[in-house]
Amino acid sequence: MTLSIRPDVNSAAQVVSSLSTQQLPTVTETEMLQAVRTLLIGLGENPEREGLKDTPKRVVKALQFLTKGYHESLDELLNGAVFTEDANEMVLVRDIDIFSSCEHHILPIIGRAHIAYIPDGKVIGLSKIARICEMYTRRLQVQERLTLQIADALQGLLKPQGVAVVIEATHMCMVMRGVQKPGSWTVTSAMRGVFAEDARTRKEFMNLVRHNTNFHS
Ligand SMILES: Nc1nc2c(ncn2[C@@H]2O[C@H](COP(=O)(O)OP(=O)(O)OP(=O)(O)O)[C@@H](O)[C@H]2O)c(=O)[nH]1
Ligand SMILES: [Zn+2]
Repeated sequence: MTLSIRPDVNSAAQVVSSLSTQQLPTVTETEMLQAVRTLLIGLGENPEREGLKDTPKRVVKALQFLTKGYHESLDELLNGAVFTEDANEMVLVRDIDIFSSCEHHILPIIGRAHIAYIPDGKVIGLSKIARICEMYTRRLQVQERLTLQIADALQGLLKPQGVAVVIEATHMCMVMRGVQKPGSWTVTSAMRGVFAEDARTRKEFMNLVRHNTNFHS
């Protein structure tokens, strides 16, 4: 598809942002490689030198891996692992390592997620909680949206009594560049059902996840 310049927009970026995801042009692997090559030249590098010759290929492959969540679906990753169970106490999977990429700079967001739910007749395979987390982290994200998406996915799949998600993460765009604050951690939470309504349940969850936020602890 060729992008046509319309009178109401004045940049290619605006043209693209005015299209829905379905309408976006298809980009070939060769075009992606070329884009990285152009970037290298723009940065003052020689893409032909030995160390950089395969870099466009490596960068494209790495970025495809880091955004593979776009091609995954809840249905597939779940593989039917939702079970009927007469359980109604909190299930918490804490300290799930997360590696996402911020959508503003495509730089890493590194941290941990703590995910809890209180079942209402249905439980989910524990590994699937981490897999849901993985699917949404492997996309270009803002931490707030990532947190909400995980909570909403679990809420939708299990219709539990409640879901709680806390993510604590450090953003490389705030560490390696920009404001350069290596010690900063961003904490986001999403509470659904009883976790939103009942302060005692929320407190119990928070007590269970409270720990030293040092990533290397
Ligand atoms: N709310 C939110 N902001 C984020 C996240 N990741 C990165 N950001 C912020 O996105 C903002 C983008 O701001 P801009 O001023 O457009 O970009 P910038 O000039 O690179 O900003 P600086 O990082 O301040 O240098 C920055 O404040 C980032 O810290 C995130 O997960 N959530
Ligand atoms: Zn960023």
